[in-house]
Amino acid sequence: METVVDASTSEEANGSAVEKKPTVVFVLGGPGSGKGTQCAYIVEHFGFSHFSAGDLLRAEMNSGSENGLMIRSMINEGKIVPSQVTVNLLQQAMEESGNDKFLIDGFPRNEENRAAFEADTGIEPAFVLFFDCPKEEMERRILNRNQGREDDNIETARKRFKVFLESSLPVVEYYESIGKLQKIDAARAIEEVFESVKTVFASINEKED
Ligand SMILES: Nc1ncnc2c1ncn2[C@@H]1O[C@H](COP(=O)(O)OP(=O)(O)O)[C@@H](O)[C@H]1O
Ligand SMILES: O=c1ccn([C@@H]2O[C@H](COP(=O)(O)OP(=O)(O)O)[C@@H](O)[C@H]2O)c(=O)[nH]1
Ligand SMILES: [Mg+2]
Repeated sequence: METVVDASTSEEANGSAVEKKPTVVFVLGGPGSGKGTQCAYIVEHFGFSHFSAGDLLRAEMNSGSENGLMIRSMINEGKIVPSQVTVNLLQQAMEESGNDKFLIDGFPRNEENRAAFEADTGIEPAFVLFFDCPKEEMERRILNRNQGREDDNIETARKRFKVFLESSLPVVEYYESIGKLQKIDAARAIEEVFESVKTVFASINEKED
């Protein structure tokens, strides 16, 4: 018994039991800027697993969990759900995926989200994609989205834009200040936006090779 314990301890001490941290790319941008649309293309071309924080929260809300009602009221007011709830859902999704390359879409939405993810997972993003889009265009896209989302109405959309400007843009600016931001003009056709996205991922792959 003792020898088994000793063996595992020495394995950790010489580093062989230490796992490599996964690669995480945060995908940010205002509501309707095209995050989900572009992530689907990135998955096809670059082998990432895609987790939309909003989709995970909506699934949790519909699962009948004890947080369901709280999540629904936050989403319908365009407010940001407490970090611990979202970080737990993201961590669980990453663990269950079996992958080690993740696109995390629509998160972190504020400084508290950012700090909580880093503290709980120990992961910092490799880089951050930011889809830059004028408000009028985002509004048009949201009102035409037709996915039956309760928050895709003009009143909630305006609240979401306000939260984006006040709470999420500072996170974008933080990543810009540390040189991790990849800003993309999202006010173009889907295929044109993806051409720019591809360039970013291709240049990162080259650096890793
Ligand atoms: N470049 C684009 N041009 C026009 N419509 C777009 C573009 N990208 C996405 N859309 C559409 O706009 C809506 C919002 O896109 P989505 O990817 O869900 O954005 P987000 O996840 O940032 O809210 C969807 O109906 C989508 O089909
Ligand atoms: O990390 C997150 C992501 C989403 N949301 C909530 O979920 C809503 C919808 O987010 P989603 O990313 O799906 O919207 P999108 O930006 O794609 O329109 C937001 O307005 C917030 O209320 C949140 O609280 N924390
Ligand atoms: Mg989305």
